[in-house]
Amino acid sequence: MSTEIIKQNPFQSMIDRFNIAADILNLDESIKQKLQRPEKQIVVNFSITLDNGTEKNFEGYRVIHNTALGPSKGGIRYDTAVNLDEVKALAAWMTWKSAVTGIPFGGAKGGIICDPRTLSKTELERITRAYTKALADIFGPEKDVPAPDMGTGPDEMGWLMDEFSLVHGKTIHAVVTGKHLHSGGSLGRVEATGRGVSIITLLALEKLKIRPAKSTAAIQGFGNVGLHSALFLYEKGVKIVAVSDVSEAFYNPDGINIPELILYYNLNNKTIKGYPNSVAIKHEDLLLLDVDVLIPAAKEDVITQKNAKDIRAKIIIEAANGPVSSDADKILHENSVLVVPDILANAGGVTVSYFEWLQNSLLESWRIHQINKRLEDILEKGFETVFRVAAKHDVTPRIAAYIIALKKVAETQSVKEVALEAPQFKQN
Ligand SMILES: NC(=O)C1=CN([C@@H]2O[C@H](COP(=O)(O)OP(=O)(O)OC[C@H]3O[C@@H](n4cnc5c(N)ncnc54)[C@H](O)[C@@H]3O)[C@@H](O)[C@H]2O)C=CC1
Ligand SMILES: O=C(O)CCC(=O)C(=O)O
Repeated sequence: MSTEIIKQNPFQSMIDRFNIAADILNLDESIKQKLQRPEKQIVVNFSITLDNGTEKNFEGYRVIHNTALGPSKGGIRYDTAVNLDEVKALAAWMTWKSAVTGIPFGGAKGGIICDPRTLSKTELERITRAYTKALADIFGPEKDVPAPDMGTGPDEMGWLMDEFSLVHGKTIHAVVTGKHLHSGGSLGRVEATGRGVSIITLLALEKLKIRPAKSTAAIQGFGNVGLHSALFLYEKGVKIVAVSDVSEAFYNPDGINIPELILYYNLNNKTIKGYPNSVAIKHEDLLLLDVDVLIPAAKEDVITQKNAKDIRAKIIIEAANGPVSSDADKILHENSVLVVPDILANAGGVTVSYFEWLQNSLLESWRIHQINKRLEDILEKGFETVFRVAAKHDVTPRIAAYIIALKKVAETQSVKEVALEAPQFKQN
């Protein structure tokens, strides 16, 4: 019999945590059912002409999980592993993330099954425009507002904004966030998720009374989130001893010079492969290093029942969405590993996306220090609230974050439903 543990479904991980928090809140069964399921799941198929002249079909998704707190918000992922269950989980996490941080948005997520590394820029543009056209009735500044996620960035968001504007016959900046500045983007959005991760990491270190300048960290993933998390923590004196991307993982006990690594990455087609000043290690071993902070910043389910017992980090900051599966939660808790959950730890991105959406809607342009200060205030407040609720209910920070989010969304959803059911009186 195989001893291989089956990879946990990220949607199931979301539901497992949801159920624990819902039971503590004593949530009504009907509202529980409603909040577990997405409001809408859309599958689109479209084809584009590749650069070599052939036609290729692509499948894409957009899942709107919940809109009780506001227009749905969430990134679009380009990856070969994209599937509906993954997008459903990511969409629900967006709902809880906005609720925990007090951002007036609901949750959504999208994705296209493709490998962006093998597609040219013009092919990516055609894919993005075709996907946008197929979803032109779903997106909208007051309806559903996409943003970047794995495999996408300001280019894709700019094309989406342009295509949506073409369909609607006018320029509509606020339909998407994470755009280039010249397309109506906000200062600070590119680095916002990593900045948020660093703010949360420093707060977690403080909780365990570890001085940043005496601490060590390992970071999995060196894309938008991993790179900026590494840079900001390096600037605060944290010694980053290991980093990885999909091509390579490496270790340097004396600490990696992150600005130098970023220079190397930019000169080498956005990969860290072959960086000289360190020792190559196995990808999976990065997660098991004896460090103060482990920052998974790549993808879901990298810490599971299989390796959780071997984790030696004191703190895990979930920079990625869903890097720890629910079957690993108990093991980590029993081993006193402090896990700061994704729906708080990586909320810096959606927070500055909210600022971008506000600036677009108000035709304003904010200064960077104003943006960073507001971001810091929101995340500090989120962190304090999560840890206060965790202490009150004697639960992990993750379950505390779910309690806060579910309570807020359930209350708003219930009020809306009562209003819908109320008899309509005719006015004279
Ligand atoms: N971009 C954003 O603003 C936000 C992203 N996130 C989450 O953060 C995570 C990363 O997203 P981005 O940085 O935007 O994506 P990205 O596409 O910019 O970077 C992903 C990185 O992960 C690496 N990677 C992939 N598989 C790996 C593996 N097996 N081992 C090691 N590294 C691996 C890639 O090589 C790349 O360096 C995702 O879970 C995403 O949902 C969360 C909040 C906001
Ligand atoms: O910036 C946003 O609106 C959403 C970013 C995102 O997809 C996420 O937080 O997972």
